[in-house]
Amino acid sequence: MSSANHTSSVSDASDLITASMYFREVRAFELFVAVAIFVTIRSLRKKKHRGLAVWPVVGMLPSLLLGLRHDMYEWITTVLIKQNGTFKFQGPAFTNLQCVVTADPRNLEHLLKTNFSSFPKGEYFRSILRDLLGEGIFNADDEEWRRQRKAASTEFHSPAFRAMTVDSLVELVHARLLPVLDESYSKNESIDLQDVLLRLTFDNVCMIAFGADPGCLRPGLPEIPFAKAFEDATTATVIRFVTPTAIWKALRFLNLFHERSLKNCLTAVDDFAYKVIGGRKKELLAALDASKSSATDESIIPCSRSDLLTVFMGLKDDQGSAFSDKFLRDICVNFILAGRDTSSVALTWFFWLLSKNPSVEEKIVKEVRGLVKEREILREGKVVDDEKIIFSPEEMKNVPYLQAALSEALRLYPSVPVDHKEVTADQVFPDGTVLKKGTKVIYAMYSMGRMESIWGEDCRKYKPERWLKNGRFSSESAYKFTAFNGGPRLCLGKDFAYYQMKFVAASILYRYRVNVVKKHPVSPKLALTMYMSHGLKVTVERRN
Ligand code: HEM
Repeated sequence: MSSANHTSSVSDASDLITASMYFREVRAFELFVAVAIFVTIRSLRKKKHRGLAVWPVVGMLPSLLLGLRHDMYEWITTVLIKQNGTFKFQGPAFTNLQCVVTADPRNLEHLLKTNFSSFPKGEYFRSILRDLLGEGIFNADDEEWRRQRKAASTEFHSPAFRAMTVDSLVELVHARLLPVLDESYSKNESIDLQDVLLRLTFDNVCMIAFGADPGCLRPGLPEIPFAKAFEDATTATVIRFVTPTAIWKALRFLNLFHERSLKNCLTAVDDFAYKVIGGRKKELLAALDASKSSATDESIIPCSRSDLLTVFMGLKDDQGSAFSDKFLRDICVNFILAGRDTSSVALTWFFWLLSKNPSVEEKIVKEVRGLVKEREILREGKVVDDEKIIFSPEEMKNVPYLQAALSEALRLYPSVPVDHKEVTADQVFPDGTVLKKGTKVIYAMYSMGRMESIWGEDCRKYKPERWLKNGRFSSESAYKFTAFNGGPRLCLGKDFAYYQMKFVAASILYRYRVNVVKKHPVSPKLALTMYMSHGLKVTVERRN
């Protein structure tokens, strides 16, 4: 009995333990279910408020990843439209992905102009780009930026500089671009127009910055080590934006993965830059010696270059000393980054849009032919030889429809699709969004071109006419049409870029019809600049 009792009490005890474990498990399970329901409701409620679900730990990352699977820019646009132009993105707790995204022109004016000094590029972004851009204009804030902006701005508006940019472009288009197109026409082969245009603008901006021509745009389209290193360095730098700071810094220290390739590419970029700087110094010294002895030797011509490198070599820093080689390298590399692919990708989207809108192309060709007719009238009916037609800068000021068609392409496909700032003091945007000190602000130029609230119901339509008033080009507020940025940091190369794009477009369209290869896939690439992911395969056809 006692043993039976004992057995029964042991079994009761074990039943009790099992029961208490069961209840603990059930409680744990219930608790888990309750927490899951709470999180889901919280997420859904936040989704209601912010347009995107906020998950524990990972924040809005799942929605972002879903967006990345398709078209990232369209995803941002959809969210912005739903949120009336601004939303707060909450990334995973352990990353730098917390920011405010806006496409509201009032906010743009606030951050680019009215409160410019409270919205610098900021240390977060500058530290990512420092290895590539150093302290150059693109990566500088405050006094350092102001000094470079002033010097470069004076240079950009000087007649010598303008003449040099015109000469270099004429040479590149007529001696290099048109022959490459002609070869493709004669061989009846397709070419990647984006690649050809990228080569053109890379050579052009190197001539402007370094006074040196890397020769990317040549028959056979060779691979140029400096251009390749520059391209790869930019790509490797972009990876830092999606890598937690501590990780990319550790990888840099250990010289691993993309940080190793970045280091190698930067070595190649620096080698090229310092070689040109060294060569130019020797050239300038020789010119100086020559000018001293020019009284006796008239055959020696003093150096009269007007590229940025030469100009900055002649300037002094705040202490009255010549700029260091590192600083000169930074200036040139920054200008190359600014001008190397912005105009070419804009032209690529422009030619693609023309292929979809033949009536626009017809109007441009008519306008450009009008310029040639005017020449014939001036020459009293004498026909001008097509091969010899080189459009002048004055003629390029007189093509409002072409200017409108290019602006419209930039409105829909801005070369810089998104840009960033960091807030230095607590702020409130005009739309009421509260910004805490240190908040990163992303402004989405791509989305701005697709907001009905800004451009009307036909905002997605390619319609150059929206830029014309009584046949004249009418520009838009820089806070509505933000392709060139606005305020004190408005693109320094804007006028040159328009001239360059008009000249290239007119020179091509006057001579060729550009046909996009059937079924060629077209989509934007996720990068700092709005490239087409697969380039733009075209065939060219000579016009009558
Ligand atoms: C279609 C062509 C172009 C577009 C759409 C464009 C757009 C822009 C944008 C959006 C910025 C602001 C970037 C930022 O601060 O983060 C910028 C700045 C700048 N751009 Fe352009 N750009 C173009 C062509 C050029 C060219 C050809 C050059 C020079 C040869 C150039 C030189 C610069 C410079 C130096 C800055 C820095 C200005 C500063 O920070 O004060 N750009 N550009």
